[in-house]
Amino acid sequence: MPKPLVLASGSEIRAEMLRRAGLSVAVMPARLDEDSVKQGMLAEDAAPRDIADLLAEMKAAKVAGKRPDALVLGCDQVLDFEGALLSKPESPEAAVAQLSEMSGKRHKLLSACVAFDDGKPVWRHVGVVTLSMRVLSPDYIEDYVARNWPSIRHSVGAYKLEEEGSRLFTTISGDYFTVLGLPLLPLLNWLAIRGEIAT
Ligand SMILES: Nc1nc2c(ncn2[C@H]2C[C@H](O)[C@@H](COP(=O)(O)OP(=O)(O)OP(=O)(O)O)O2)c(=O)[nH]1
Repeated sequence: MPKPLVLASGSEIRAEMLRRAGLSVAVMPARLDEDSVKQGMLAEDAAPRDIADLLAEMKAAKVAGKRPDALVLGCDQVLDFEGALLSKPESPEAAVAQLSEMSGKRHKLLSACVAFDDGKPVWRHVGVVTLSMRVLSPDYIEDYVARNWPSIRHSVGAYKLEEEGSRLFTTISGDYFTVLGLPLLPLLNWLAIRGEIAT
C-alpha cells in the first residue's frame, strides 16, 4: 500500500511539480534556520552539494518526526558561482548586483532531495545543472528585475526559468526540473521502484 507523501518544503514550485506529475502530496514546511547551518558548514569548507544534502536531510528529519506514517521529502537548492555559495537576493538591488556578476559566465544549481521513511533517511539525490548566462546589458538587468522582482525574489538565482528567466541563458546543461528546485525524475524513478506510484 503506497504511503502518504509529505513535502517538507515551503517551495510552491516543488509542490506544483509533484502535483503536476499526478502525485498527491501534503505540504509541511520544515522552517529551519538555514543560514546558520550554511555558515557553519562553509566555515568547515564543506562542498556546496554537501550543504544542500545536509539541509535537505535536516528539513526532512524535522517533519518526519511529526508524520511517522508518511514518506517525507526534504529539499534544498544552492547556487554555486565560481566556488561561492549565493543565496536568495534580499532586495531588487541585490538581485541586480547578483545578475550583473553572473552575466556572461556559468554557474551551477544543485538541488538536493532526501526521503525519510520510519524516521530515517532511505533515499537521497543531488541534481546538478550548469547554466551559461548570456552577456546581459545593465539596462536589461535593471528592467528585468524591476518587472519580475515579486516573482524572482523567491528564487536562489533571481530568475525563474519557466518565465522570462529563460532569456538569460544561452545553454543549460542538465535537467529542467532540477533548475526549478527538485531532482524530479530520479525521485519518480525511486518512487516507481518502491511501488509508491504506478508506472
Ligand atoms: N519557479 C522557480 N523556482 C526556482 C527556480 N530556480 C530556483 N527556484 C526556487 C526553488 C526553491 O523554492 C528556491 C530555492 O530555495 P530553497 O531550496 O531554500 O527552498 P525554499 O526556501 O523555497 O523552500 P524550503 O526551504 O524547502 O522550505 O528557489 C526557477 O527557475 N523557477
